Amino acid sequence: MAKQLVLCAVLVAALLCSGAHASFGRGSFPDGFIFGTGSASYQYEGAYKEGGKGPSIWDVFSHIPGKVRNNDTGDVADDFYHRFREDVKLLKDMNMDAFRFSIAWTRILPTGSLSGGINKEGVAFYNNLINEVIANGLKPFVTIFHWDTPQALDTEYGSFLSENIIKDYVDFADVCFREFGDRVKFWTTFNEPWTYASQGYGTGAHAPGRCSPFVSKTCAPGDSGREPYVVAHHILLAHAEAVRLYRAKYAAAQGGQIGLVAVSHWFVPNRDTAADRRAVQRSLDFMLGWFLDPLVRGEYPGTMTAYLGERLPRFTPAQAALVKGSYDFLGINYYTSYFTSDAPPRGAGELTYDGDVRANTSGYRDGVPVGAPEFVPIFFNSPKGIRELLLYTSRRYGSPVIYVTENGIAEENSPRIPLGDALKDGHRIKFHSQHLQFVRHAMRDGVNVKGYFTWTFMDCFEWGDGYLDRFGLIFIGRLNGLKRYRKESSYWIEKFLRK
Ligand SMILES: N=C(Cc1ccccc1)N[C@@H]1O[C@H](CO[C@@H]2OC[C@@H](O)[C@H](O)[C@H]2O)[C@@H](O)[C@H](O)[C@H]1O
Repeated sequence: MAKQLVLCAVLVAALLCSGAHASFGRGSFPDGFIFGTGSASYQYEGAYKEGGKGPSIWDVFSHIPGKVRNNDTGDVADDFYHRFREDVKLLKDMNMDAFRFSIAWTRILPTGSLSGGINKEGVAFYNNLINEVIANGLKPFVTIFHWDTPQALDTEYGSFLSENIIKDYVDFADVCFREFGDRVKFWTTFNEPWTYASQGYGTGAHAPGRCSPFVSKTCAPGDSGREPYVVAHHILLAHAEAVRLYRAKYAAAQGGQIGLVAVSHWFVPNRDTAADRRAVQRSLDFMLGWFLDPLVRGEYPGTMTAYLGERLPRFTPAQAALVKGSYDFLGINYYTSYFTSDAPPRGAGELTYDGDVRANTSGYRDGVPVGAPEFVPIFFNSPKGIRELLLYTSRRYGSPVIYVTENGIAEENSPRIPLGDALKDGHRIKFHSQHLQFVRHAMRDGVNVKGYFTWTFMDCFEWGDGYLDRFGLIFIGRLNGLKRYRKESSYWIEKFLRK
């Protein structure tokens, strides 16, 4: 009898942990909690030269041989530009509350500047998309900038390396607020400035592909120890000026909210030593605090200012006052956790953003992974990490309203995998269910989470990985006309979200 009771308890526990139990669903979250899924212009739209659109740095970068796996590009991507009506219907079928998408700067301002003219076809495309989203009962959740910087601005003055970008970005945001703000009530200014600055100017793995010559000979010559900080500083100033504009000119009439999307991993000390705990704090400061400390406190983290000296730009008192409080909510993107250990500083001649953190990260400790290894080799499936990150963010930054704006897992895109097998994504069902359970746990701990967006809606262009990774709830048949197929997870989430 006792054995049977134990067995029963174990089975119930396993079921609850798997998240597969029927009772866990929308009703497990407060009324009004927003469930959605996300996308981004360069990764989805295609039509890279259509509708009056000007070139972005990703249009140029992806065409440089060797920059993207398989030399894939976003020229066509998922052809969302032409198929968005069909695609929005899929969102409705999945019972989604919201759809997160970004606006291609060069569809609106083809030369990047207002002086180059507003492209009416681009405005019309996003008006049609927003209207289709709303007509299908969903909320548009709009990212103004998701890495596709106008090439013309990069050519003219180095784009985000110059403070000139602030005016051009704010002019772009002004057009967006004016043209779309009557229907868009959730705005985020920038997606993951950490990724844009560190990968675009530190490692050079992302557009515009700049780095120090000692980092890589294939980068555009830059300075991995200085340029990431200059770019991030200009992003923060552009963000704050756009928020000031929105609040002064639009918020009262339109009633929307505005924030910024930050990405962070969760970091666990490799050894329980003061040195490794300090390395964890530096890792969080250099990845998340780089942006949230200025937004919440009006200054960069002390671990950054103390170490970087004149390499880190400083806010004037007026700029600090402008940046501080420049958000109504925070978007948090989470993918993975790492074990983290102390590392010595790099020599004077080999300074990089990555080296400045003085931390070694690994998915393994003594051969044991921090979470189940995923198809994407740099990601480890650690659902408890999302709760830890949300608790940390809430406690350090004064219990802000948080939306989990990206969270997801990928499988391989390969012609060797039969379509039927490719649609069986039980790993994605388990991933999202378990992460949602830990989001709910964080909420019960007092974290003010108001929504959760899966990454991603449909398999899409995955930056340096090209089309190798499939993160979508919807499968894209890249070998048969980009046909859309619902994966099992799309049926799971439809049921999970049923009211
Ligand atoms: N990928 C990131 C941030 C990042 C970048 C490099 C290394 C680690 C983490 N952020 C979000 O992840 C999503 C998944 O990103 C993939 O992550 C694994 C990489 O190997 C792959 O190249 C990237 O596209 C992107 O599609 C979104 O546009 C972006 O907002």
